[in-house]
Amino acid sequence: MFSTPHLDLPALDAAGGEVHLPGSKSISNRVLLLAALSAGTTTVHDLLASDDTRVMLDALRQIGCTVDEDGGTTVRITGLGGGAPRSPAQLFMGNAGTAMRPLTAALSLLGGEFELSGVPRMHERPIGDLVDALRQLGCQIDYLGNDGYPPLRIAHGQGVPPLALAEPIRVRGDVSSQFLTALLMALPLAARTQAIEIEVVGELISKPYIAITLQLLSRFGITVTHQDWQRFTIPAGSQYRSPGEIHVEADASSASYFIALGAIAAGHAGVPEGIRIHGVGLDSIQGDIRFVEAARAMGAQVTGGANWLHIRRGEPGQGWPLKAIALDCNHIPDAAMTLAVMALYAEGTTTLTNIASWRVKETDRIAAMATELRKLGATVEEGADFIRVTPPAQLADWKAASIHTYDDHRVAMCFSLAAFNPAGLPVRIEDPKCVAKTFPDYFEALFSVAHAATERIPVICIDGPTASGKGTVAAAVAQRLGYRFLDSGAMYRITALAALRAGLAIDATHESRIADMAKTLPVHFEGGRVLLGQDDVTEAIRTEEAGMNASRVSALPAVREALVDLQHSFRRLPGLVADGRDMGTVIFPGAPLKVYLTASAACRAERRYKQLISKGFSANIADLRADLEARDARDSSRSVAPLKPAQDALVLDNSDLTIDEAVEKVLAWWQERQPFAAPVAAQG
Ligand SMILES: Nc1ncnc2c1ncn2[C@@H]1O[C@H](COP(=O)(O)OP(=O)(O)OP(=O)(O)O)[C@@H](O)[C@H]1O
Ligand SMILES: Nc1ccn([C@@H]2O[C@H](COP(=O)(O)O)[C@@H](O)[C@H]2O)c(=O)n1
Repeated sequence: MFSTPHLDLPALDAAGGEVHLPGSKSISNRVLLLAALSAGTTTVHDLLASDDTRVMLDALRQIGCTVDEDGGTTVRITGLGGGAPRSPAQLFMGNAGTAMRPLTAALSLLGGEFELSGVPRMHERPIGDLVDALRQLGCQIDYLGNDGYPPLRIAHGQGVPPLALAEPIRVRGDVSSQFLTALLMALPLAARTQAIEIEVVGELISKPYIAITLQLLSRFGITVTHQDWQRFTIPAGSQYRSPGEIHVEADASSASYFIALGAIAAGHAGVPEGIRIHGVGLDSIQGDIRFVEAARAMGAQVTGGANWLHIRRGEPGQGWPLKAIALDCNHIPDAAMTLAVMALYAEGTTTLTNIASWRVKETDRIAAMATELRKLGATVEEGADFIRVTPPAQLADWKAASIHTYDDHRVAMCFSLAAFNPAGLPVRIEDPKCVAKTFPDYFEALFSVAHAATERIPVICIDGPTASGKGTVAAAVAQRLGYRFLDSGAMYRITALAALRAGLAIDATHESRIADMAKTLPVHFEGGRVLLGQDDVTEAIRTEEAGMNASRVSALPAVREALVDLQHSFRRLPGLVADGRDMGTVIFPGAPLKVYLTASAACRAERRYKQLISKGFSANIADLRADLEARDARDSSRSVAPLKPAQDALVLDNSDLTIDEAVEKVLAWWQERQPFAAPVAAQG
């Protein structure tokens, strides 16, 4: 997951390949609660690992369920099975509506004292209609903040009060379908001896989510019938029964980003045509699978099976550019946000209606989408329950935008698609970690299939003499930007080590054999460790002797040539920070930022001394200084790629700077080169 303050996406121009999507959030949290209400143990496979499922799992543990996690996507829940939950308990629900609403209803019918709260935005998301329905039944629920909103307290410390079940329980269905889902999952607990009726007041929105609820209830032994989605009957004798094992489908809403990607991105040589999605397909029980119909209407070519989809962009004039649509999106409220971004690639104006529920989601999504689409240059009209998007009229009208994401995972994910803009502009996604709510590795998945022209993938080069702090500063800059990191010196250190282990002296007579070896080095970088074949050489290549050997091997022109492709292969999305001696002069001469990092020899010798001592090596400052000056002299005087600042490099003498100051300086130089305004503090 990218936990950087922002993630800059270079202009993307093509895509192709396969993605495996994480489990559906809606199904995951429903299954967890149903397993918790059942007797026995349920093994849940392919569970979504995200913020929203985390709060649900934590809450279930707190109320007394046994939750065994395998560290992957399988979780075993041993449910309460009619027993009383552990109480009192204070439950934190984050911003997970799929946890807050159903748990409020279920805990009300289980008995006990509970306080349920969440993040500030959760306290702005309505729950009054559900609480009204539960109070109608006789439940004692108090608001702890504003009436109608969390946080709230369920005050059933003396047990569940007698419930008024004779009359149908009335609940509004036109604000959020989660209220009805919550009642449907909780009321079987009270339907042992009598049937219970629920009557929906107002037009039920998001019926597909109710369909998921009914499907999952039936997997746990409860068959709910309904009349025209307005009146629901939970039969007498209802009792939750664990299915033993259950698999969670991949998330159809998450699929929408990759369906859209397939619809807007051209193919490119060397990768399979189109995007293939695994884990969810045309037989999905999730309503958002109908996003496929909308994407097809806009021009996407979609084929699929039970649990897979394949999407291709239409031919020019036949699906590409996309066609503008007018669509009632009541059936796909979450995935419809993706349509608003697809509209940027359509001819004409796209109108999405019946989306009032967007206003009470993670953020006011209609306002958020309108604001951010306008930043890109689109013309947007918004109303209480609709949005109308007209793309920028011509190339010059597109703008490089820094997208504010409002702590809303879907805003972040759907706006990543704006990086395919025809103007070739980068897009900044602020607070990219908000995708953790449903798809923590979304950007990794995107980068695994998206393509950018090599020259568009940014590279920051940090060259300089020995022990100037290049590696330290480069690694920190890479981390702050979410970029990859190339320690090119390690390549020479490994080559020298491999040569010596093969019995080859490091000199011109062995140049071509060492170069051949360098071309096929079995080197792997794994979580900070460096492996040469099966051998962990992380420590072995870090000694002063290894540095000196690297300096010798690096003076051999054929060896340098042999390592070029390997170094170039690090230039991958979303960007690269490379440290070495010739990053800016030879390997990435077109890099948009080149820094020559230096410090006085005395200062560098002292730093290296402290570095070695802290690792338990014995060292002597005078010897170290002599060695590093000898190394610098050899590196600067060799015939090929000598150490020197690139002509367009910015020189930074960090003798009197802290590491943080040096990092900030490089980041400031980088920011100056970006088309986005400097980041501002996050807003609501
Ligand atoms: N202001 C500073 N900037 C960077 N590094 C510093 C600074 N102050 C102290 N150091 C320390 O200097 C030591 C050498 O840094 P580093 O290994 O990053 O240098 P390098 O230039 O990559 O060296 P080499 O050329 O051997 O790869 C590290 O222990 C680092 O923490
Ligand atoms: N781009 C580079 C990087 C390194 N070298 C040589 O390798 C030696 C070790 O490098 P460290 O950065 O790990 O200390 C270095 O002294 C150089 O001789 C290089 O030539 N080009």
